[in-house]
Amino acid sequence: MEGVDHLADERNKAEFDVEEMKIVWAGSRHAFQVSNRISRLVANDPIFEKSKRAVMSRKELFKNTLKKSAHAWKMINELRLSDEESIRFRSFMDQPGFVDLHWGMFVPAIKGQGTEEQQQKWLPLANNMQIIGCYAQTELGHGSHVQGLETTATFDPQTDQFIIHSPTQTSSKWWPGGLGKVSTHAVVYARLITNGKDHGVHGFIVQLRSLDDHSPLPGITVGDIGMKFGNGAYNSMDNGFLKFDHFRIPRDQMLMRLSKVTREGKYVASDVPRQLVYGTMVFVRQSIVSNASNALSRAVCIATRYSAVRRQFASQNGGTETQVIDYKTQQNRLFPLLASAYAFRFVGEWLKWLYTDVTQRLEASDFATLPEAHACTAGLKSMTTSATADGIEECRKLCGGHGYLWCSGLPELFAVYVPACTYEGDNVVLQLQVARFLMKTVSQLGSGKAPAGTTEYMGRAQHLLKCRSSVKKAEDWLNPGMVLEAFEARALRMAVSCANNLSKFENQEQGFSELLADLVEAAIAHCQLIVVSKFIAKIEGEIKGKGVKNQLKNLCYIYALHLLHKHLGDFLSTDSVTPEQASLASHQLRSLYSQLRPNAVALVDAFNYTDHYLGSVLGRYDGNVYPKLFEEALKDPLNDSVVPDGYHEYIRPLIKQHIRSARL
Ligand SMILES: CCCCCCCC/C=C\CCC/C=C/C(=O)SCCNC(=O)CCNC(=O)[C@H](O)C(C)(C)COP(=O)(O)OP(=O)(O)OC[C@H]1O[C@@H](n2cnc3c(N)ncnc32)[C@H](O)[C@@H]1OP(=O)(O)O
Ligand SMILES: Cc1cc2nc3c(=O)[nH]c(=O)nc-3n(C[C@H](O)[C@H](O)[C@H](O)COP(=O)(O)OP(=O)(O)OC[C@H]3O[C@@H](n4cnc5c(N)ncnc54)[C@H](O)[C@@H]3O)c2cc1C
Repeated sequence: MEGVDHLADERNKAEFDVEEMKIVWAGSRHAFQVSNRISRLVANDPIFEKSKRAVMSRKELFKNTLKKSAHAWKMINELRLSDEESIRFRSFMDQPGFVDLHWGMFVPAIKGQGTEEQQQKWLPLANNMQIIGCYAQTELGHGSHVQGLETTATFDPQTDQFIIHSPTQTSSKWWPGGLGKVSTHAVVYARLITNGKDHGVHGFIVQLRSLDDHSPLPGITVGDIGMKFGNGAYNSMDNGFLKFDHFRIPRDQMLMRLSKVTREGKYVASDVPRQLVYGTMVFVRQSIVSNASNALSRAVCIATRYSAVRRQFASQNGGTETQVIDYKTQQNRLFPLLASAYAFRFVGEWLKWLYTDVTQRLEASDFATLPEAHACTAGLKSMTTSATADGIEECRKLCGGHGYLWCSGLPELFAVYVPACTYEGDNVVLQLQVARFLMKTVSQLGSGKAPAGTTEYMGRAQHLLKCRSSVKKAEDWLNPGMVLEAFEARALRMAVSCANNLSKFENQEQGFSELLADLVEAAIAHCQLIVVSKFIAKIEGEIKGKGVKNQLKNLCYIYALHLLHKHLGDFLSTDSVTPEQASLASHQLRSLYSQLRPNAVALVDAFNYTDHYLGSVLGRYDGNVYPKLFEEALKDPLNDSVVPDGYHEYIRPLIKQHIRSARL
């Protein structure tokens, strides 16, 4: 029934102030107000309609993305939206496109790696979209191994230019978003060669296309790399290929904040770590963690509302059928995902703080916290995107058959989201960076250098290596100190075990290769500890609103205890908990599920998503699922006619043949 709230009973059960929880979720009252206003602005504009994406051809979809991006830019200017509002606007538009890379990587690369003069020249052009840029790093032959890139930038002192060249097929740039059909410029990563010497990979601003007619400049071959996973989905993005044939750019288009090439061709390295050339990736990895909570919360919102609407099997007394959300199996799969969405939100907030802090330190030439910032951004990007991709797929299954329908919103969400496990660094490759950092930290224990930040717990190795958990009853698992100690002991013991095994190898690099799988597991344990500890820090802080803190506590312990359950092998094999304590944790988890159950729908309402942004018939705010499923089905182009195209060519002859042979 139109206008009826089918989820009203669920909403009435809530034991907390949903409006206050919306503010906690958004991060502040101001952030909530911005999100709330901008999401409705986008939702009410027919240009941003998105339900037909799956049935569009690639060309239609791409043109539709251009149209939406142009309209968004017009609105952003007409309404004089701030940077914060513009970012929200693009995010609620919810259609991947070249603008993501322009604002998300091209502009940050110039800001992070360009000199003052370079910023003054290029940023106004980029900020006004008089030029459109992308981030061209990955090549056909190398993505993860950045130092293996083959594109060259050779300085020619006679003309004061760099010659950008793709010497092999594998050196072609391959994957950059926005490159295929739109970008006029790119930040291109290439090996810098001066006086015959290779100085490694550096960034260069390169114009690719004419600003008059958009044709590629002479010496440049560029195009789209073709269809990607899923119909619609990420195919709105023009990921591209790019080949250079001795293409010349002026010397001042090398991004020279970190190192310079003089007019004479002398390479001058500054005293900052060369890894800062990877700074844009660190920035984006940090954003991807916040983004994980958006994607997971969307899926969880859909699965939770639908699980409250959906009924299967009569209860024993033959009354109304059971809401599937009341099955303990459904809760055991769904509620940890709901808790994870909140957990990733809070760790994302903290990571943003860490990133801002390290950026300020770098500006003051303090590089001490750079390795930790790299390890945290890499590890948390990896951990949260893997969990989110798996979580979206689990939400699809939680919605049964209807979850597989495009209009559930889940297939498209999954198809768009899953490459996050690969882009900005393959998730395994990134965890290995964390593992290196951990091995280094363990090797320095006892050297007098106390570990700080997220490895501070390793400084308490003497205690953590031999302590026994003091959990005696199920409620002890609601004690933050006991939960943290179990996670710290597990993470430290796994790292130390890897370090001990490594020390048995004469050649450390060979040992590292042999132990890769164990090292990744140790890195994941460390990252999970970070997320748990940041969630605990959140619930220990000031939180306003009736019942809000209580809900967050439940979510925090569900998050921690479900991880304990999922990785029980780690906890038991490191003696961080006993089998009896693990069983008490499961008992506590069941009790927490029961406490969460009446609040489940309100907890997803707190995400404050519009039906437009959710894009799901199953996750509609009003829960009016069944009539709307019919409406959507009838909109399918196959239902434009009762008898399908092709009937006369392919169906009728078969049937006629059958009738003829039956008569014989
Ligand atoms: C407004 C924002 C919007 C954002 C919205 C988010 C959604 C975005 C949606 C879509 C966007 C998709 C766009 C995708 C773009 C891309 O994919 S761009 C390409 C990304 N490519 C990668 O991530 C490549 C991965 N590889 C690497 O990062 C590295 O090369 C490496 C694997 C880390 C290499 O390691 P290796 O040790 O071999 O390399 P070296 O160069 O020799 O480094 C040695 C030491 O340096 C340390 N290190 C490495 N990286 C960093 C870093 N980034 N910062 C600091 N330090 C670093 C490394 O640990 C070594 O340290 P050690 O000597 O002490 O051991
Ligand atoms: C949708 C999408 C958008 C992208 N956008 C951009 C962009 O805008 N700009 C850009 O420059 N790039 C972009 N990329 C490229 C992306 O950054 C790379 O694909 C990514 O970094 C992974 O590198 P790769 O493809 O070389 O994977 P590979 O490194 O070839 O990985 C293949 C397999 O090998 C494993 N592996 C690799 N090295 C190791 C190791 N040392 N130890 C153990 N296992 C290893 C990996 O775990 C993986 O299982 C994009 C990619 C995608 C999918």
